[in-house]
Amino acid sequence: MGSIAGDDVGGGKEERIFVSVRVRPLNERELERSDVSDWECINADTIIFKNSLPERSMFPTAYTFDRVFSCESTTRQVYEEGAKEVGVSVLSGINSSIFAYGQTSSGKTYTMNGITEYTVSDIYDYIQKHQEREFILKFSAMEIYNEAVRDLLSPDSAPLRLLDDPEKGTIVEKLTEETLRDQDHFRELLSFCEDQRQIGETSLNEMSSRSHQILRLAIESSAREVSGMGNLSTLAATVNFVDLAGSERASQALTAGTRLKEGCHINRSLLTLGTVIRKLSKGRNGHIPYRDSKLTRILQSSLGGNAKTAIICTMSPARTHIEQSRNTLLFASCAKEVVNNAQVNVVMSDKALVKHLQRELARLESELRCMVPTSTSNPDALKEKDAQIKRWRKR
Ligand SMILES: Nc1ncnc2c1ncn2[C@@H]1O[C@H](COP(=O)(O)OP(=O)(O)OP(=O)(O)O)[C@@H](O)[C@H]1O
Repeated sequence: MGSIAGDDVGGGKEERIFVSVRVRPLNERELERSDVSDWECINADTIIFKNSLPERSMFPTAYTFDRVFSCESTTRQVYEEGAKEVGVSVLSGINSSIFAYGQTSSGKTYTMNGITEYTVSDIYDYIQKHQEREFILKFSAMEIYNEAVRDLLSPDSAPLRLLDDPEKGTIVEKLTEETLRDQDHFRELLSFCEDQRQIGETSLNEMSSRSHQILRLAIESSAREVSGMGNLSTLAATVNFVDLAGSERASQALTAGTRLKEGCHINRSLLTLGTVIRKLSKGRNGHIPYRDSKLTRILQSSLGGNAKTAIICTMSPARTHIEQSRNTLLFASCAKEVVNNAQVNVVMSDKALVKHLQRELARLESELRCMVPTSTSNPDALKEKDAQIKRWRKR
């Protein structure tokens, strides 16, 4: 997984966004109206439009991505082959993001719920097997609803401000960050977030999520035993699980009033995401309008920056959704051209440095003591050794 576009550049590795497409089965509603399934995954990486429609002859019939998943594929398979490598790279100090993109009711939440669970489970498995390292996991969650950022770990729905940090990039002010005790604690927090998330009813999906959701896990790890200068460092990285709101045009999923307002904002964020992806697909030259929406500001580093990124585009196979499916595939085609430059994020932890110096001091003290004769026959030598120890202590 992870098509390499070049070698190390500026300490990082140039790598394309890993793009996969997942087709869900026809749902009850589609079956009831005898909708036709138009798409077929002919192998592991190509999806074709299998029924010829004369009025559609100008559209491509075959699309190739890093991976395509038919309606028979399980979420476990989508995870293993389409997201795992990107997700667990956070353990090696590499920032990563996994997105689900697609029209409403195409399976974004269904897919992301599984992907999040499997990634976190693999992260905890890894931690279990690497007792020689100490891990600190911090969880935060936010949603972007009507272009306002809200903390999903807080019952307070006041919008949060975005700030620009010269080192960290865009940060969300006052976003709650919970230090995780274990995997059960993570599940508890997740269920709290689900309750907080805005849900509305549209004509396409009764439980449609009208907001973009970003779940974020920050992981820091350092060696428990500091045996040399080589392992003084702490690896620090973040993984984002991004469940986007439906990508359909406002007219299709919306009725009026509130829904319409939501739709305009949803489209503004997704429109900017589309523009950013389209511009980046042609190279990093020129102005990239990250600042035009909250979504692209918050996720800037995952779009052409210091991160590994996987995008799973979900779609319905039904003919009634052909327009949306084509739009999704067009988005996916642009996304696969985007190149990121992920780096291992190493920080020198003060704690590790102090620990190392203390050990070094203890070792030198004991070395010096061994050199001192047991009798006090030479008081001058003893004084000199004591002075040496004092000098070391002062360092
Ligand atoms: N691959 C799949 N296999 C079986 N059922 C699926 C699959 N994908 C989605 N579904 C079902 O389809 C319905 C809609 O899926 P989901 O809520 O994930 O869509 P969504 O893209 O997140 O929609 P929205 O943008 O409105 O939030 C759900 O009932 C879900 O269980």
